[in-house]
Amino acid sequence: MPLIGCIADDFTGGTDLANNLVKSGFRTRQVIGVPDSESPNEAVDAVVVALKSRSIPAADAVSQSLAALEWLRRQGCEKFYFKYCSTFDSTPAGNIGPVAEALMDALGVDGTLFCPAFPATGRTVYQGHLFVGDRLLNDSGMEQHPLNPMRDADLVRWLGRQTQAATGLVDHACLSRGEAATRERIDQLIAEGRPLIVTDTLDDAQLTTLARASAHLPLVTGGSGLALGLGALYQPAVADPGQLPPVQGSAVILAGSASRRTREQIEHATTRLPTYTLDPQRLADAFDATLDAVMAWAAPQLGDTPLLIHSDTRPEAVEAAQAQLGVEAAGALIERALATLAERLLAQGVRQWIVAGGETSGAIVQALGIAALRIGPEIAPGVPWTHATTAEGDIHLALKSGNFGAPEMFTSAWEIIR
Ligand SMILES: Nc1ncnc2c1ncn2[C@@H]1O[C@H](COP(=O)(O)OP(=O)(O)O)[C@@H](O)[C@H]1O
Ligand SMILES: O=C(O)[C@@H](O)C(=O)COP(=O)(O)O
Repeated sequence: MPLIGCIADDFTGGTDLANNLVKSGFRTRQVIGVPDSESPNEAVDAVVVALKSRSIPAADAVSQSLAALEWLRRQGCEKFYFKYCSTFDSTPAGNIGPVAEALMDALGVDGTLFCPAFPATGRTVYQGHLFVGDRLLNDSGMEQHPLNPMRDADLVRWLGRQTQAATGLVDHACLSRGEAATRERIDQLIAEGRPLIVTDTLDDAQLTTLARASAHLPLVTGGSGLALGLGALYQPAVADPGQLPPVQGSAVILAGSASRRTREQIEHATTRLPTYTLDPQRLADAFDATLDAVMAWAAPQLGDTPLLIHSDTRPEAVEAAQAQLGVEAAGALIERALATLAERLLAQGVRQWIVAGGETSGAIVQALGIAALRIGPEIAPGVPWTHATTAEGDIHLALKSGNFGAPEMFTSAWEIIR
């Protein structure tokens, strides 16, 4: 079995992928950013390098991803997996297409798959169109995403706008004919000069078909779902996430995600947990004073009952902040606010964390100075509890992708680690 090297374009995506790899039996190590040194000598089957490269300029995403690839090759990886969002978060400028093409060039491969599907969370692909539950992607709430509004569910067309090379599709009818027919179709598309192959997927069985049919490709790309198929392909020795080492300390939820599901989770938690809503306008006018006010509110309440601190992500609030500050600056301001609060809360003894949103998680994990994550028990498909070490001590941390988890997750997740 080859050692699998994975590059995730955000940190929630990294834990999502690591979680599915562990579920599939792979002993998995997740590192944050490209490490300065080589991996410790421990027996693993898969390594995930989590980057924050989803919403940065395409050229930077390419160079970070190539650096991750080189590091993974030095660790002995032979099969590679580029992980992006199951809702294909990107813009016409990238970064999914440019990064995939650069990885293909660096590996000298002539074709790869694009498989964002994750049926357990309702992400399926039919005739190249991405669905979230029963809605097309462009009608799922993702069309209002603050950084990468997804306004086209046709992935063949969307990916085609990001890349030089031609795109193709392995459709549902082909997949239903099984592994050999699917492999033949993949090879035929590559031979025809259509190396960027979007795949339909309706269920987990088709993820297995895809994993088997693409076993000969050194590089695959997708959401985390395909990792479930890789388990059936390689049948690794069983990895048991087991219980994480216990950690004592107070609990906080930090949410910068503007996703529809996170808004539902906030709504559910607001009536049950002490809650603070960050106003982007106030942050723009008086950043330090606003954070001081949040800390003055939080400090006396820290304890076993989690506190919820979240950005105001009602569509009208996002629109107003972006109109005042610009799209990138508004996002960066809120990320900086939550990251600074995380540092201050860590110093006050917070040791149990849920963070919602991929970009938000990137900012917070970097602020907490975390180098690696150990994957623990699953809260919901795509969301594991993890264990990490910071300069202040060990913590439990769940990085929650925007649209993952049940509406009551912010109040129910804690039972799993306590
Ligand atoms: N009110 C707001 N106005 C503008 N941007 C916001 C607002 N609230 C949050 N954001 C930004 O939106 C982005 C959300 O992305 P992310 O954290 O990946 O979560 P998700 O993808 O689930 O929405 C972050 O950059 C965050 O700082
Ligand atoms: O694949 C997924 O959906 C997630 O792993 C993911 O990347 C989600 O990103 P955010 O919604 O930005 O948290």
